[in-house]
Amino acid sequence: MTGDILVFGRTGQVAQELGLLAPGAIYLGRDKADLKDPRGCAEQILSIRPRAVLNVAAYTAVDQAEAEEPEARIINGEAPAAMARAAAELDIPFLHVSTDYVFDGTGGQARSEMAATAPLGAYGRSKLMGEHGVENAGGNWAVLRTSWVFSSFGNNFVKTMLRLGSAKDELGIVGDQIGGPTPAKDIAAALLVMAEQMSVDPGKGGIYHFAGAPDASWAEFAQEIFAQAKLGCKIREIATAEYPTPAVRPLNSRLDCGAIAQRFGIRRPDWREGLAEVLARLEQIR
Ligand SMILES: NC(=O)C1=CN([C@@H]2O[C@H](COP(=O)(O)OP(=O)(O)OC[C@H]3O[C@@H](n4cnc5c(N)ncnc54)[C@H](OP(=O)(O)O)[C@@H]3O)[C@@H](O)[C@H]2O)C=CC1
Ligand SMILES: Cc1cn([C@H]2C[C@H](O)[C@@H](COP(=O)(O)OP(=O)(O)O[C@H]3O[C@@H](C)C(=O)[C@@H](O)[C@H]3O)O2)c(=O)[nH]c1=O
Ligand SMILES: [Mg+2]
Repeated sequence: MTGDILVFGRTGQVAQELGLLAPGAIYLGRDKADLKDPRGCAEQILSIRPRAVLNVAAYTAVDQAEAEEPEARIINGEAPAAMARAAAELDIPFLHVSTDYVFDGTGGQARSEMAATAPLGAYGRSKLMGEHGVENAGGNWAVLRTSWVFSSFGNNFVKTMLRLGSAKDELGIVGDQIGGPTPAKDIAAALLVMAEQMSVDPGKGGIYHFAGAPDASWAEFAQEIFAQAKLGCKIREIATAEYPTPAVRPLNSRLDCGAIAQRFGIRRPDWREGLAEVLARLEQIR
């Protein structure tokens, strides 16, 4: 795609991966576009008049959201809705990122984009509000639902495991929550491909699922992190009930990623390869 892409987010995991893949895009951090001010975000779009808008900024502190739901709803709900309306006004593609936490995680099958949503916590509710706001804005929009994002940037499960795994001999990790760990780099790449195709064919938008493969439990994810990082820390597989947290998390986060493969030719990446890349990068900067 020629011309400027406008990205909301500069410091997050996906934003920083976008920065590496699309260094020519315009990145607005909190200083230039605070999502607590949805109208200000919309005004940025209307004054910059980019070719496409990607929103990868969000309130992502799952447990903290339980105590700050009103703030999470403005950032994850109202801001993307206002951005989507501005993009619709300019008739440009608007791409937004959402989460497996919009589902309640019952059952054992992978969910399609049409499956009923029923978030278990404040973060998931705020992200679902954002999905509805984007959809209701009309125009040329897409929502990419992903899960369990990791990278060498920011905070994520991989970095938590590296920190705890080198300090402890044993860790209890939940084995009954299953999902697709997803490298932030692959999300960034998917968004760029989608934006390009959507600007040529505006009929391609909608909600799409995208996660790394194979599906795994957090305990299996941790096992692979320790194996690749050569950490001797032992993993004790525990049940969700043994690891109480303020926010309830879905047990079954499996996402059926067939539609994005069919429509955009974007396939589930093997997260174990993405993990190797992330560990190599972290090794370099250490
Ligand atoms: N992380 C995950 O596991 C998953 C994430 N997602 C979704 O993917 C998207 C990208 O997530 P990820 O890259 O991991 O996010 P991060 O948690 O790494 O980063 C969040 C980003 O949002 C910014 N932000 C937060 N509040 C505001 C605000 N009020 N105004 C402006 N910017 C703000 C942060 O800025 P600052 O540095 O200034 O705080 C930061 O750049 C989000 O929509 C998220 O909901 C979906 C599934 C899983
Ligand atoms: C640190 C730790 C976590 N856990 C569990 C808690 C939880 O169920 C799981 C993952 O913990 P985290 O806090 O990293 O996960 P969490 O922040 O809930 O991750 C989620 O973030 C949001 C933004 C999303 O959109 C989701 O897709 C998902 O990635 O691991 C253990 O069992 N043992 C431990 O020592
Ligand atoms: Mg977290």
